Amino acid sequence: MAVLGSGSWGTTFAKVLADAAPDTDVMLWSRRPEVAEEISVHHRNSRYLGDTLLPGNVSASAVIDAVLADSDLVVLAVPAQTLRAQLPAWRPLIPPHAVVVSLMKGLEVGTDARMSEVIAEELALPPERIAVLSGPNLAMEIAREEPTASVVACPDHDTATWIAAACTASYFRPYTSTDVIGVEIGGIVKNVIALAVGICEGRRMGDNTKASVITRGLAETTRLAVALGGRPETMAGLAGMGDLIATCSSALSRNHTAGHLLGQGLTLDQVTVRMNQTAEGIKSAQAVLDSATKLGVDMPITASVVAVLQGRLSVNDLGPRLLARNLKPEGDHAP
Ligand SMILES: NC(=O)c1ccc[n+]([C@@H]2O[C@H](COP(=O)([O-])OP(=O)(O)OC[C@H]3O[C@@H](n4cnc5c(N)ncnc54)[C@H](O)[C@@H]3O)[C@@H](O)[C@H]2O)c1
Ligand SMILES: O=P(O)(O)OC[C@H](O)CO
Repeated sequence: MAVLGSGSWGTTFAKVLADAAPDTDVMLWSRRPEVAEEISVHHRNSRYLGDTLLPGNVSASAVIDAVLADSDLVVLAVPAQTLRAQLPAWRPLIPPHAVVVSLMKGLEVGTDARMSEVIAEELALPPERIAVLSGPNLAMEIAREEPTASVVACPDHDTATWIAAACTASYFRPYTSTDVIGVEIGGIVKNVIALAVGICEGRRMGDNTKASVITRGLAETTRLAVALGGRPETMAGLAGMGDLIATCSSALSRNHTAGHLLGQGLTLDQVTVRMNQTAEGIKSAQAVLDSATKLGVDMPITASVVAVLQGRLSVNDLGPRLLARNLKPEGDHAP
């Protein structure tokens, strides 16, 4: 099994795969040789996972050919905006039978493409060989082996079931789904909503505000997912509501943290300097809004976050702007 990207989630997921199948070799690809060396020699990735000890069947290399050779499962865990540029070099090295799984929670800026779509376009794989995994999956908690559930989605149910079996560990329980669109959109938009919640907390607003933004955030996420062809029930599950709750509640979330810093008055440049890990919502917010605009879907929280990120809206005006909108029935599911 190959995991490309040895940041916090790629490394943690390699541990999950290795714990699920102790007799199987799991190889990580690292951009930086020193990270690969630390993983292979010391069984640690200290920059991302502190003193977490990785299983003995996890190793790493900065040489992509060695990592992809003979792999049955190829897991992708690099920042979403960097994926497309890397796939052409990987394409000829991916074994013809291998299944590719995306762990990424971003939408491509400029194309509004989901990561499974980028993979299909650049690797020319059929849908039954592309899957996504998403859910309330804060890497550090999983690295500490705290019980966690997730969702593996693939149009082919048998493939989803095979991947789920491959990543079932004593502390990690994947469910299966065929709703790739819903599972991906849940993971992408919750990052934008977590930015909004973080901003409110940074402005010292309390739990009523937080619950209101989370709940209405789920409503606008569901509108977009359904307009794109996803299923509303997916949004009520782990990849929708579950991930939204985890990300909007946790101090471990990079998106939540970035929002908090913006709410405290830091500029986006200052926040970017402080973040040493990927907060996908910062870039994906614009792509989410572009996608919604094309489909005629109203996403007021996302639009407000984009306005804050672009410096067109002050964090003080975000709440008043959302509350000044026209009144409507709560269950109004019109786009
Ligand atoms: N960390 C989590 O808790 C978590 C959980 C679920 C999903 N995700 C998603 O997984 C994806 C990866 O996130 P992460 O948390 O592992 O990020 P990270 O910031 O911890 O690590 C990113 C990794 O990608 C590498 N990288 C950065 N720029 C690159 C480039 N241009 N080319 C190649 N590699 C590059 C980095 O060196 C690093 O190894 C994101 O889409 C994120 O939303 C993260
Ligand atoms: O740290 P974040 O904000 O990227 O969130 C991590 C995971 O996606 C939570 O499920």
